[in-house]
Amino acid sequence: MRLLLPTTATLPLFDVAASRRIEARALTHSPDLMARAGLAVAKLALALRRGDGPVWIACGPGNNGGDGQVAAQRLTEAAVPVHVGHDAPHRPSLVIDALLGLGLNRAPSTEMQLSFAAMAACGAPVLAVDLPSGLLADTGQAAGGHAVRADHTLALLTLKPGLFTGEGRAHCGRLWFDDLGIAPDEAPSAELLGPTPRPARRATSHKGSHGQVLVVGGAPGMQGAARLAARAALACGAGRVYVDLLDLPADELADAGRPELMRGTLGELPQAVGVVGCGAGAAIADQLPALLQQLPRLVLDADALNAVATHPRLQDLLRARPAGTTVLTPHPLEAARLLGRDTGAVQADRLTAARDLSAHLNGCVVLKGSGSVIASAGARPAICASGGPALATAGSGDVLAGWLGGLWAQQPDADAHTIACAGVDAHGRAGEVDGVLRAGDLIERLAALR
Ligand SMILES: NC(=O)C1=CN([C@@H]2O[C@H](COP(=O)(O)OP(=O)(O)OC[C@H]3O[C@@H](n4cnc5c(N)ncnc54)[C@H](OP(=O)(O)O)[C@@H]3O)[C@@H](O)[C@H]2O)[C@@H](O)CC1
Ligand SMILES: Nc1ncnc2c1ncn2[C@@H]1O[C@H](COP(=O)(O)OP(=O)(O)O)[C@@H](O)[C@H]1O
Repeated sequence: MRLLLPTTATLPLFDVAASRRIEARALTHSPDLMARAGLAVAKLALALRRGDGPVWIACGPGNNGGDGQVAAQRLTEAAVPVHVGHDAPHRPSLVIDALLGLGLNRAPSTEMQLSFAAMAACGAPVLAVDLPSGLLADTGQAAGGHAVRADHTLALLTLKPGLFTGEGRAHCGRLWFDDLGIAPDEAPSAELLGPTPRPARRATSHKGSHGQVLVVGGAPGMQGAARLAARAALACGAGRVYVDLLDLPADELADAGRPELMRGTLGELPQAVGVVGCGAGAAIADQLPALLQQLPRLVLDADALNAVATHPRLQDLLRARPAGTTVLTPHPLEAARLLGRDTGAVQADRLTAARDLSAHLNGCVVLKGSGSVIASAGARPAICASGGPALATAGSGDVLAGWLGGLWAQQPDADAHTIACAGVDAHGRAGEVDGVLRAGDLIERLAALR
């Protein structure tokens, strides 16, 4: 058993169907899985318990409840007072939520909801077995809007995607994992991103070795967005970063606060990585056809995505680009516009939405938000568990787009999916602070990452 996050390696994720297959095969040679699961729960409970009061174990009707029952036996053997039932005892030292796990198949019953409320009200820390009850393992949504908010979750046998995306992070608390001694014997459904080292810089390299980025965006009044993206590309290590700000007078600096940044245009920079759309407004629609047809590598964000959503010709041009040459970075509302769905439908199943959008537009899609999902045709989808609410502030998405452009400039042979996975994880790690992180400070933290 181990504490999972922050993860130092990329880890396999298995959806409900895959977890069930792995479990069924494992049971043929290891019939004591539930004994192992219950023991792991009891061990963690001993470590997490606060005070001498009873451990309240709420057990459901299936095997999740079975894990809870085994944990109750083990704790009793260790002379720990235990209360098994759906109602809270007096002053519990810990709650073990073993009501519903993988078998959740409908909104929690009223009786279950009452137990959820009692857990929240009893004042003791809550340890969820495998999944917080009510959380859907494949999507990270609370079924019917009701799920336990745990302080700790001990995932068993496999890690499920819903622990890391959608509402998952908000419901799981600190994540622990015990594989019960079973090595998964099939390909993962998705992966949890681990860190990727920054591109190496040879001792003999010069600025021409590290590529060019062209940031196109920044309509009047929104130029800060494009400048943040450009600053991020520069901080990432791109050799030269140019800015094409919409409607900026010819004699004005690209960015008075960052004299390293230069003015440039598509005509002058046909090999640059394009970072297009940050603060661009509707005017970007006129520039997009040339950008989509000419730039070999493109990151499309914000208003570029909104333009694509409203202009079918831009969608055709996007689809005509070679595979692996475009990254799209929509937040859920932008993804909803591109898919013709509402935001709720996108959030209800973020993995599916990202995959659908990737197939629809022939690009690598980064569906942003808690547990960003990265999806590309032919690649296993990835989920980013790093990052947090400090990133929920204007400009952090612009920084991501610029950082992706900067990474790609330095690694011209990498495909869109590889760049997106590396950049999204780094962005999240840099964003793990208490409170709020201003976008400018996020750039400095990214630059300081190894
Ligand atoms: N087998 C093993 O060795 C191992 C098992 N493991 C453990 O088993 C767990 C999976 O067990 P599981 O498949 O029995 O499903 P589980 O989550 O207990 O729920 C099913 C029950 O809940 C009910 N129910 C469903 N939704 C409901 C609702 N909304 N409100 C109310 N009731 C609802 C459903 O009722 P039904 O649909 O049948 O009417 C059924 O009775 C897994 O998460 C892990 O903890 C692992 O430790 C590995 C080793
Ligand atoms: N609660 C959160 N947890 C993890 N990442 C978050 C959270 N809130 C925002 N982010 C990240 O911050 C960035 C916000 O991007 P976006 O919504 O486009 O902002 P903006 O357009 O203002 O720059 C995305 O990368 C998103 O994944």
